[in-house]
Amino acid sequence: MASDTEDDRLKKLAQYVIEKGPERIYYIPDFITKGEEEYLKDSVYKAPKPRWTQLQNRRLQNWGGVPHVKGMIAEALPTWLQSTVAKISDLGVFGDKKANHVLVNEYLSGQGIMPHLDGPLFYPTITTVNLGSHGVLNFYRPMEETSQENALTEDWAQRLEFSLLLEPRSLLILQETCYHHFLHGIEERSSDIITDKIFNVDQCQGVKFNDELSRETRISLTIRHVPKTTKPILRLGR
Ligand SMILES: O=C(O)CCC(=O)C(=O)O
Ligand SMILES: [Fe+2]
Repeated sequence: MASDTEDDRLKKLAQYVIEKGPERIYYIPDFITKGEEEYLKDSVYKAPKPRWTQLQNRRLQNWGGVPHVKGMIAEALPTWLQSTVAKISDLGVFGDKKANHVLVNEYLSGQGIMPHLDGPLFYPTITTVNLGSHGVLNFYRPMEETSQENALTEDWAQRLEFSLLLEPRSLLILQETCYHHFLHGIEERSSDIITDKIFNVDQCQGVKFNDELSRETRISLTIRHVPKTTKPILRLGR
């Protein structure tokens, strides 16, 4: 709740820490209801077509403005995102700030995202709401920790440190080492096998080792805070 002190908020979150992983991972199953999930999915697909950007292996919608080194020209988030975003901000995971940016990613079965870091334009907390299908997020060691030989071949499998299973309606929160150090990505596969590399299996419903989960269309909402914002410059009289 918004009136909680920072201490209260951290205590509430503490029950969701994934202790097995590096600092700092919180995984909250069923963060939203099935009704909220349907509403968010419907709203994503109701957005005007030009809102979509088609990439090679996924498509996305950007809400809140375009993050930029010189500052993001902030735009109000659409109404349909506001209560979910407020619920996440109220967890206190952006310090005393609120999330002001949402990236919607749609992955068809077989699609994914290359390993990457989210970089310096965001407050170093990533929160992700999962809709529609499970996903498996992989975490990779950065280049300098791998041998020269591996670095040259860019062998992602060699650099895999651990993974997380993201169930529909769950919320994932990444901070600290998981924000700054390990790269994250999603493999382009149409199914995932539950192995001991998945560190949050105990927190997931009805899955056991060696299960194979087939992927359907997954939508993720990556909800973050962009600290640097600017107002649009009005050029009057031109
Ligand atoms: O879809 C996801 O869970 C990951 C998205 C992501 O890493 C990003 O948008 O930066
Ligand atoms: Fe990312």
